[in-house]
Amino acid sequence: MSSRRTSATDILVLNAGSSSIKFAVFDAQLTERVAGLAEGIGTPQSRLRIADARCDTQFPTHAEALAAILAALPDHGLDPTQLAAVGHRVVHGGRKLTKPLRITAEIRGEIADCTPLAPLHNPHSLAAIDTMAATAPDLPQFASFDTSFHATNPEVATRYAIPRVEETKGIRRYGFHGLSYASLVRRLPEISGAALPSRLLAFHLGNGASLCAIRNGQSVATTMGYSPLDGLTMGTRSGGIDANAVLRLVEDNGLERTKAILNNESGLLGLSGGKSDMRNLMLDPSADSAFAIEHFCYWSLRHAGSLIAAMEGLDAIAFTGGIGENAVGVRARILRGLEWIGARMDVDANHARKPRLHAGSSKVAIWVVEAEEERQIAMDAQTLMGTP
Ligand SMILES: Nc1ncnc2c1ncn2[C@@H]1O[C@H](COP(=O)(O)OP(=O)(O)O)[C@@H](O)[C@H]1O
Ligand SMILES: CC(=O)OP(=O)(O)O
Ligand SMILES: [Mg+2]
Repeated sequence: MSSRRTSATDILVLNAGSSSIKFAVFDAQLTERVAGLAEGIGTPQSRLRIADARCDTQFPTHAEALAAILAALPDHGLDPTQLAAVGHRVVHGGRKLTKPLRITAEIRGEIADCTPLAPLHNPHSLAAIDTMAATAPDLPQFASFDTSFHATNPEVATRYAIPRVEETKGIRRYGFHGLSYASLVRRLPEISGAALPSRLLAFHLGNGASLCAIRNGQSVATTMGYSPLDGLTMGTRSGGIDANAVLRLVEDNGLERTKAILNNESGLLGLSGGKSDMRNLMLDPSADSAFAIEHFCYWSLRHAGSLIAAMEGLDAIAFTGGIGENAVGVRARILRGLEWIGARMDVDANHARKPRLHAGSSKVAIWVVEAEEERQIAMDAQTLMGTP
C-alpha cells in the first residue's frame, strides 16, 4: 500500500479484542460497506467472517489476522489503498487519554503505557496500529477509548479507599464499554422517538459485561473498575472478587497463573466447567450450565441495585451487547428481578425480539439497542478528520 489517494473517503474501523478483531468499513456518509470478524486468534479454530462469507484460516497472532482482513477486502469491492483513515477501539486510555485522538508517536507511547491496565486488550490495539503504520505509513490513524465515556464519574465513584499515593499511580476505577454506551445514548432517542430518559440503566452484556448508570446522558457509575475484570460475571472473567482472595490465589499459584485463572478460566467458563459462550450454555441441560447462567443474572441484578442507588432511581433500562441483544431468557430473568422497582416486561415483545420490551403497565421503559461500537469509532474519526 503506497501513497493515499486524495479522493479516498472510506474509514476502516478495527475493534481488537482479546482473541478477535471486529472490523467494518464506512463510507463518507457513514454507510457500512462491509463488516466482519476474525475470531479464535491464536487457537486452532481461528476463522474469518466477512459479510456472509466465512473461511477457516490459521492466524496465530492479531497481526496475521489483520493481514488476512486486509487481503479479503478486495473480494468485497473494497480497495485497502483507497482508505481515508483507520479508527481503532482502544480499551484503556488511562488518566490522560479521555477523548478520541489522532495517533501520533507520542499517543502510541501513552497507549503502550496503559498496557498493564488492560493486558487482554491494549497490546492487540497496538499490534493493529503498528501493522497499519507499517502497511500504509501515511494513512491517518485515530483512537477512540472505551474509558472516555466514564470521565464524568464523580471522584467518590472512581476512588478506591486506598492511600492517595497509590491513587496517584493510577490505581482507581476507570470503567469500560464506553463506546457501546456512547452509541446507546445516541441511538436510543432515535429508536424510541422520545428524549433520552433521565435515569437510564444500561446493560452491556457480551463476552465482557458491564452496567452503566447514565444520568442525563452522562455516565455517573459503572461496574468495571481499574481493569475490565471487575463487576459482573463474564464469559471467562471472574467479575468482582475480594482482593484478599486474589492475594491467596497469587500465593498458591503465582502471579502469571493467577492472571490466567481470573481473566481466562473463570466466569461462565469456570462455573460451567468449560462453556463461556451464552448460546452454548443455553443449549446445555446440565445443572452446572444452569447455575452459571443464574450466577450471571443474579450478579447483574445485584450490581443493578447499586447503580440504581447511584442514580437515585430509574426511568429506563436498555440492553445491548451479544447477550443483551439476543438472549431472550437472560433478559426475562433479569427483568423478573427488577419487578420490585416497577419494571414490567411484555413477554411477546421479548420473544419477538422487538426493540421496545416494556408492557403498558411498566413504570420503567425497557429497550434493546444494538451496540454500534464500530460506527461510533467511525464517527469519532470523521469528526477528527474535519478538525484541522
Ligand atoms: N442468539 C444468541 N443467543 C444467546 N446468546 C447470544 C446470541 N448471540 C450471541 N450471544 C452471546 O453473546 C456473547 C458475545 O457477545 P459480544 O458482544 O459479541 O461479545 P464481545 O464483543 O465481548 O466479544 C456470547 O456469550 C454469545 O453466546
Ligand atoms: C472492555 C471489555 O471488556 O471489552 P470486551 O467486552 O470486548 O472484552
Ligand atoms: Mg465487545
